[in-house]
Amino acid sequence: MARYELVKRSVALITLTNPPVNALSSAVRHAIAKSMEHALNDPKVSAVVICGENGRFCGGADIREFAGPLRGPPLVPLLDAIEAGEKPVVAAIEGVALGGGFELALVCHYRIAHFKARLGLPEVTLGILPAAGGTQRLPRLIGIPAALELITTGRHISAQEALKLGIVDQVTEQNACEVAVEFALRAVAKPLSSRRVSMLTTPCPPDLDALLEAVTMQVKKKARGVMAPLACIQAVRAAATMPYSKGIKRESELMATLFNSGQARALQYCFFAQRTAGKWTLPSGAQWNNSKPREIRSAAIIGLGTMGRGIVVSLARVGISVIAVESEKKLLETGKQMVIGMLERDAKRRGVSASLNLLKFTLSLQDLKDVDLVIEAVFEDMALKKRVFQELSKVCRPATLLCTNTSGLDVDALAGVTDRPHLVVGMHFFSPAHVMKLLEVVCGPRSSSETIATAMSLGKRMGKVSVAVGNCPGFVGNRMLKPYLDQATFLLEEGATPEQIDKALEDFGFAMGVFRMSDLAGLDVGWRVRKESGLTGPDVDPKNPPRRRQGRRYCPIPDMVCEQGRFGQKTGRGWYMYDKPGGTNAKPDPLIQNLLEMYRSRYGIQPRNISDQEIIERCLFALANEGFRILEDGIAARPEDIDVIYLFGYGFPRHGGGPMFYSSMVGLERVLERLEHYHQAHPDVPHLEPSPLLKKLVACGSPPVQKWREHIKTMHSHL
Ligand SMILES: CCCCCCCCCCCCC[C@H](O)CC(=O)SCCNC(=O)CCNC(=O)[C@H](O)C(C)(C)COP(=O)(O)OP(=O)(O)OC[C@H]1O[C@@H](n2cnc3c(N)ncnc32)[C@H](O)[C@@H]1OP(=O)(O)O
Repeated sequence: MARYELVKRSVALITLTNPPVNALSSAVRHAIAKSMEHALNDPKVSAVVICGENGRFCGGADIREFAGPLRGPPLVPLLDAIEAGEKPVVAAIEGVALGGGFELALVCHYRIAHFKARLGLPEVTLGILPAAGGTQRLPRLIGIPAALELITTGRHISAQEALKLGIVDQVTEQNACEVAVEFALRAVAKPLSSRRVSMLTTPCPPDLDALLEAVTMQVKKKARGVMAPLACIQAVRAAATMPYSKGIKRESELMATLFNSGQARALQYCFFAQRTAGKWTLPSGAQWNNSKPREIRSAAIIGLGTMGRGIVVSLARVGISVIAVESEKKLLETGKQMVIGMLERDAKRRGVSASLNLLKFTLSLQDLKDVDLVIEAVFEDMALKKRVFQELSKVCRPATLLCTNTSGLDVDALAGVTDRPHLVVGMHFFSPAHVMKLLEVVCGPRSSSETIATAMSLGKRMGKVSVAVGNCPGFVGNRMLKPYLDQATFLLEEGATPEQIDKALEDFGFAMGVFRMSDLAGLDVGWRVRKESGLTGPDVDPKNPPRRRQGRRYCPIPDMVCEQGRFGQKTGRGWYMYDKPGGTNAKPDPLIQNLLEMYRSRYGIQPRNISDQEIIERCLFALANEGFRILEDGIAARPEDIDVIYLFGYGFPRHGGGPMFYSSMVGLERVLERLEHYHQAHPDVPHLEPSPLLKKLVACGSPPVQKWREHIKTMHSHL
């Protein structure tokens, strides 16, 4: 777990050896303690260098250990002892120095960083704080404002920025370990007291209270209801106002309030869920580590609407040649100008040159004959998409992969019109596609494992969090959205307002409430889907009871809103009113209030006071209930996949973990009981009827999320 060597006759080289990131597990801490003791006691040793194997200094504490009882030498006394030692210790930082890894570097008397290294204290993103002295040493080293920013955001910085801030002493393009050894030899005769960061006085700005107050406001606004950044601010205040010995106690008290919190558990779950999601697996046995993706050098995008443009940008900025196709000259020209503008802005922001030479714009599908992969992003209309796929089948070389960006249509029906159903897969991007991190890779029953592996790997290359899902209407994300949206509109009928429902969801932590989100996405999209599925429009049988369709409760209010030409932000009116078409400042609209009142009086509905608790329970438990059905149906392989989709695609708060983790945190028994309660009150809403899997899990004693898979194994999979 740590290798000890004597180099250059007098330098003890301690190499952390815990792949893949040299996390500070109990065994590593133990090995460091032993090695340091040896080095400090060996008269041959005049200096020490600490580095990490495989070009990675250290990724911090072993997060997996947080779930169990704490064992092994505690980090704080171990680090304090390194700093207090009488021989100079130099950190040789290659790769990463994060969290506890950065804190380890801070107790070394000198820090040498490789020019590609990244440093940071990302604990806040895991719902905790840097509790191995990080909140006390960093402010002493670089001052309160810079330390506050790094600790409350968890941002990683480059070696160059670390040098500017005074965190590292030297940045090198050579082997950092070798440079550190030479550095250590030169440091032998120098006094160490000024190099012990905990002994420094924190440079304190005169307006400390105002600064802390401003950062607190900022954090509260940005991360509503999230505890860790606020605790970080308090810990940094201690660094400014207390000696190290007291500050470190305060840091530890604050850590204790966070360590076992639901938020910390949720955020740490998210860290691992995100990594689990990439490890797709099919019932056939094909999976991420035994299926080789194809290399994609060239791609084509069909359709230069909002989605198509975002996809072109996502591909071009990772070096893939893209041919963009439109059906009309005017649309092509508009799309081209937009794409170029987007790429130029993106390149400027990243300080690179825009890869415009990779782009080609055309009106002819014939130009696609040699590309490796096509992504169709035309209008959401099955007949149109089928025509495109038939055409692609004729035009593209037999090995070209054909992908669809449909947000819910049958991928297998599209595969069926091609000459290569095994090379067809869904790549469901989220709007705006060059910004949103989520990609649902929709596996049809005939998609080959190589096709899926290629789509997943292309997603990763574009910087997306890719999740493999099965083929059913709406896939995972949009299928779950239906019961969630239904509950929101039923609550409107019963007496709530859009702003009340949105506030409850935003207070819960959603980036946007359901009505604000719908206004942003465009209300006409759902209206068209409802018309196509016979739920609304002139073809609906007038004998139908108005609030019942297809044998279940139906709320026609969204249709009434659309009938008034209110399609959301783009028309300046939707569930809210906006200053202008395209405006983003949502204000409650008295016309919607009137519409709701008239509607309720027309149907004799007595509005009632609805609590935030009811809003959250009905919306979120209906959402999760559909998630359980999705697991039963084998549309998602694991609850983690569903959660990742909701975290990255639908603004579910990370500190809630995602709908499935949230249910387990609330308690499956409680979720079951509340769903039963609401279903009894609304028997005509099948989405509120608890799913068999939920009942089964409760009957099995509500196992943790990571174990649910064991209870789903025998069920049929669509993946
Ligand atoms: C009342 C009770 C009171 C209790 C008080 C308790 C006090 C406890 C004392 C605590 C002392 C605090 C110490 C410290 O302040 C806390 C920390 O250090 S928390 C950890 C901070 N570090 C991070 O957040 C870094 C996380 N990792 C990353 O960001 C990335 O992994 C990376 C390092 C940038 C590398 O990225 P990639 O190359 O892309 O690789 P992956 O991300 O895919 O990771 C590969 C593999 O490694 C696993 N892994 C990564 N980091 C860790 C880690 N820190 N611990 C455990 N495992 C880690 C990752 O999951 C992958 O594994 P796989 O999924 O492939 O199995």
